[in-house]
Amino acid sequence: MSPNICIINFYSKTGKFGLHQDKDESPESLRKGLPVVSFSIGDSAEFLYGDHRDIEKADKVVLESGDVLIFGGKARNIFHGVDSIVPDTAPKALLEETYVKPGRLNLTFREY
Ligand SMILES: O=C(O)CCC(=O)C(=O)O
Ligand SMILES: [Fe+2]
Repeated sequence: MSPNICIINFYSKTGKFGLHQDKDESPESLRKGLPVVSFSIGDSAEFLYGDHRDIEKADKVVLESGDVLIFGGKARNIFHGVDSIVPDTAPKALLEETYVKPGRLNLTFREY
């Protein structure tokens, strides 16, 4: 794939993102299952994912700073979202050596 979009989300310690599917890319990109490549920086996040828009049925994984999550192919249409941010879990060096604000940054690369 050749990513030509980067969406950047910033989450404060109370940030959330409801369950959704990423469907704004072109029909061809979606049909091919070209992946969303997601980088997490800063505080950890409780990330939900599943086959339904139902928080009760969703699985949860903690995404830590430096984690890269890729969802493509059959997984491209999963419902996903951020349930909560785990405050004060960012690596100390990140806060001390960069100007990044406390919280979480998520960068997703996609091909339109
Ligand atoms: O912050 C995340 O890990 C998910 C972001 C997301 O789902 C999106 O930008 O569409
Ligand atoms: Fe998304």
